[in-house]
Amino acid sequence: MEHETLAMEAADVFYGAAQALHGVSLSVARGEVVALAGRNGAGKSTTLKAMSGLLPLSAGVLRLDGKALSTPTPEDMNRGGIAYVPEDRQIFPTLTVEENLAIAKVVRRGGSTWGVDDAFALFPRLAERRRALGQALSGGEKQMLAIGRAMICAPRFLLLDEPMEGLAPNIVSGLVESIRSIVATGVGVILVEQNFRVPAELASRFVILDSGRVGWAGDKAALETDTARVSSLLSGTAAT
Ligand SMILES: Nc1ncnc2c1ncn2[C@@H]1O[C@H](COP(=O)(O)OP(=O)(O)OP(=O)(O)O)[C@@H](O)[C@H]1O
Repeated sequence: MEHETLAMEAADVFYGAAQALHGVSLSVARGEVVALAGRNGAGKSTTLKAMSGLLPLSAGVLRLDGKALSTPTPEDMNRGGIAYVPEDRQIFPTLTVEENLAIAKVVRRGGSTWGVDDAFALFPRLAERRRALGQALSGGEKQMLAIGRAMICAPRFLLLDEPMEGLAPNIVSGLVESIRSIVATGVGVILVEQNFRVPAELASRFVILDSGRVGWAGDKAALETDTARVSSLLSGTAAT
């Protein structure tokens, strides 16, 4: 699975005339967790949206398993095994937990055997809440539902935008364990958070965006030795 990768190379991304990403490169292999951090507005969400086909690249290229994709759509990326869990989680408020999960079966990749019960096995709390409406869920339950729903699409790569944001510490540790078990099945994860506090438990590679550019990148050993540079790039984020 090592040759199975999702990569963005030297990407420029614009919103109208405003350039949000300047030559950003980022890649993830199956079974690997890459943490992406940076201050508010650094370009983290833009990077995930570009990697899931939701925003076009003005320059640079997306590659799946080494192969360049020209103007990929979100549907192409879904078919290629990329699942994106946005920061707002996009839970349908007036559908039940079970219905929110069942909807994902519509866009499930061919050959996937993942179903609603697998999402319940990954997150037993969701099984207890199966008849609750989306709008009645706690923040942690919504995040479990968003990840469980993404897993039904049988992703090879899971892009998570600030999944731990606003969650209580005991919920965060439960999510860390769930993400660990997802990764153990061979899924590659890009984990966006404002800092590396929680991602350090999961990731083996770390990237910091600074005003739309890669400001720093390194492995765990580099993260531990390059503390001054890392904390200056992350200063101003919550609880660095
Ligand atoms: N829809 C949009 N239209 C115009 N500019 C945008 C839009 N979305 C983001 N931007 C701008 O692009 C830049 C990168 O934003 P992005 O949301 O990717 O940052 P981020 O690192 O995810 O921040 P946060 O931690 O606040 O989620 C910012 O300058 C932001 O103002």
